[in-house]
Amino acid sequence: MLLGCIGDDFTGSSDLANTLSKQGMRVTQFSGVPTTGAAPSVEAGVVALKSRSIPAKEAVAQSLQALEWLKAQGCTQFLFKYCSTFDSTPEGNIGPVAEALAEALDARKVVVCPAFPGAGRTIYQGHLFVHDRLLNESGMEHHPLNPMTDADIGRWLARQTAMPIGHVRFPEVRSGAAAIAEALAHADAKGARLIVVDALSDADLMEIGTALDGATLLTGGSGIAMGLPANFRRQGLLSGEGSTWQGVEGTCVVLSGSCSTATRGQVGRHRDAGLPALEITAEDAVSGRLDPQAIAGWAMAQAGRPLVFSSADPAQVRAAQEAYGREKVAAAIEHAFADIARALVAAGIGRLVVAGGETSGAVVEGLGLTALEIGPEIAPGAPALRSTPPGGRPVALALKSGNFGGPDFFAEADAILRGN
Ligand SMILES: Nc1ncnc2c1ncn2[C@@H]1O[C@H](COP(=O)(O)OP(=O)(O)O)[C@@H](O)[C@H]1O
Ligand SMILES: O=C(O)[C@@H](O)C(=O)COP(=O)(O)O
Repeated sequence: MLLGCIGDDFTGSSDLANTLSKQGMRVTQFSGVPTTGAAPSVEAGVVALKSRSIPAKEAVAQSLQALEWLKAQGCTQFLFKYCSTFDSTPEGNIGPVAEALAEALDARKVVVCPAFPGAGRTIYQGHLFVHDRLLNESGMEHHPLNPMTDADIGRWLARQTAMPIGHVRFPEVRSGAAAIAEALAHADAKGARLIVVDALSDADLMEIGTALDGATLLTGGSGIAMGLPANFRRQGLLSGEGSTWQGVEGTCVVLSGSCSTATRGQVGRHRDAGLPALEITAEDAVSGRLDPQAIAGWAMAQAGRPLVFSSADPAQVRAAQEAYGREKVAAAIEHAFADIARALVAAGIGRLVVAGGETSGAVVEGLGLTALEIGPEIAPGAPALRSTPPGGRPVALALKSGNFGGPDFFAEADAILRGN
């Protein structure tokens, strides 16, 4: 294994795996830190953690454990993947994890670059934009777990870590790899350890990638990985073999625990089309009144592509959090989706589309999936996946980040997961 990646959630990890796979690396996504070694054919390994919204100390411990495993697989370069909307709270976990990895690897000039231009996330003057809005006006200020109320990445990061923070500005980035390398060295000489780097386009990210050839540690969204496979290819280290992913026939069910704007649009499109849909309310989940077996039974009996969703608008989410507490509602709903997914797999489901990063993490962990094979791209940042639950049949999956995908994502995912 050449490149060792640590993802702070499951959809984000599949987004990264997709980027690396599209750039020609053989990638496997692991759920949690594996207990055995990786296959020798794996060129990039993505260890998907569910560490985005847990206490910072635990996120650091899990990330360091993942780092040790990746080091043992022979990796020479390490990437910490977080959300392109920099999802975190003033306590963490991006700063504490980046700091701990930098210390463990004795890494300097650690780039911080959540840009993902393909999904509208760009960084200019150190500020993160989602399309034409600053992050804190993009809808992310209403996120159920990590409301993003500041678009200044360096300032947000400085709340999370005492490690000195620097900035490489857009004019240097646009001047290309050599200028970027020089600007990073300059920031390093001034004592910066974590360095926010502006980026507006994929071309910028390719140049940043070239500048990072040989860098021990980098951090960012999936975009920061775009230029890395070319570095390994130049050194003759890639096999050039493609993916062997295959689709799966059978029933397709969509589970949506994401309350993000794009997902709510997808849920709306599904319902407007008159397709079967069943809502789980926060109250149902917290009260323990839900019957996962019955919900799975309902889904299996539907024609079409049934949807089970808890996706709700910001006012409903706020009301539920005020009534029961943020963590309690989130845990109850995630738990419910994991139980429903288990019942669906036991009933012989073929394809599962999951919307929401935390929700996807809960489902993948609930199903006991340890390694996911990366298939074709469904939408930017969302690849088809395939895995076999312990003792079960193969399942094709899509793990969709809340804000990814167009309005018809559920239908598009269903078709691609079938192998069409
Ligand atoms: N109706 C709801 N009320 C409150 N919280 C909810 C509701 N539905 C889902 N949640 C919680 O909101 C969080 C959404 O996060 P996530 O699944 O990562 O979605 P996204 O990818 O959009 O961020 C989850 O923890 C989920 O359990
Ligand atoms: O970088 C991104 O935007 C995604 O890869 C990602 O991490 C999404 O997280 P969720 O929105 O919580 O699914």
